Amino acid sequence: MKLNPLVSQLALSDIDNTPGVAADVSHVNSRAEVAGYVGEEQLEKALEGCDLVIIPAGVPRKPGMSRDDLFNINAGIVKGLCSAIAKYCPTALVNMISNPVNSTVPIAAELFGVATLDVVRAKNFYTEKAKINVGDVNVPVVGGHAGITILPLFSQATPKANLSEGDIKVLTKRMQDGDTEVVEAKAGKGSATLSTAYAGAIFADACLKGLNGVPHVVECSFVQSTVTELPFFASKVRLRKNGVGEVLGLSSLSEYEKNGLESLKPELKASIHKGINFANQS
Ligand SMILES: NC(=O)C1=CN([C@@H]2O[C@H](COP(=O)(O)OP(=O)(O)OC[C@H]3O[C@@H](n4cnc5c(N)ncnc54)[C@H](O)[C@@H]3O)[C@@H](O)[C@H]2O)C=CC1
Ligand SMILES: O=C([O-])CC(=O)C(=O)O
Repeated sequence: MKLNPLVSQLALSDIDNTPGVAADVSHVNSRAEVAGYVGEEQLEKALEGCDLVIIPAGVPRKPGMSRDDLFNINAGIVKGLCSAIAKYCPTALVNMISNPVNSTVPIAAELFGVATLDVVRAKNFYTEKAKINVGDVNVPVVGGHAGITILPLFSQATPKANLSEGDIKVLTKRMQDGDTEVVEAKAGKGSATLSTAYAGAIFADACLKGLNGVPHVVECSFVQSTVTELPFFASKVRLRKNGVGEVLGLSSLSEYEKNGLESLKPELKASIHKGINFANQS
């Protein structure tokens, strides 16, 4: 199995210095050949024979920017890399980290948008509030990966905690703004890196398990979808040997979540079409 992330050196060096995360990464690395991206002429060598490609290439946000502001630069980078993947390892699974995920995934369609960081944040905020052990917690996060398109389904969180409607509204807002909290705290030095690397490793590991035939591997991801009327949507996805085995539905939503779902659709639709239009016109 060859895993060949086009990895940002920053993310990797951050991980190496963080004992809590190092375990996850060495787990991935033990089955992986990791190559930094060094230029167009190296792509063939880097990609040939890959089963899984992780794309974190591109610019991150600075304070005052939205993820969508990254589109003009990152869309071209992502499109070039996806064309190379189609050429050199057309059957590889592709994990798209580069933002805006809501638009970069639709550029090439059959990708996994990595929205695991939203799940990591939801688990942490829920754990803090409910005072339970994070290891046991699961919270599905659906929709997309930007602002109000991020919809945590706290009504489906396990184990169940007795959170008030007020608590859930506060946690949901914190989830939707968690990214900007980090961008502002880093004051011009980029966006979340450590937690992204952690989330990226969790998702890559799940893909590898799926590729290796491990049953019942389920993670949330932003993928091509028929769960709603939108052509792309983040929801639980069952990972199998060929990638997406099954895109799972939303189950029952609370009234608050139903409203959140309807509110996110116009923004998500516009982001998706931005990616599709870019792919079609250039
Ligand atoms: N999906 C998610 O949950 C998250 C996504 N991100 C996104 O990940 C991306 C990377 O963020 P950071 O690692 O913090 O940025 P960074 O600036 O630290 O690293 C970006 C890397 O991309 C490489 N790169 C730049 N242009 C390239 C090109 N044309 N081809 C190939 N590689 C190229 C650079 O050499 C650098 O190694 C950003 O778009 C950011 O918004 C960041 C956090 C979370
Ligand atoms: O917000 C950003 O620019 C980076 C990101 O995707 C996140 O932290 O969830």
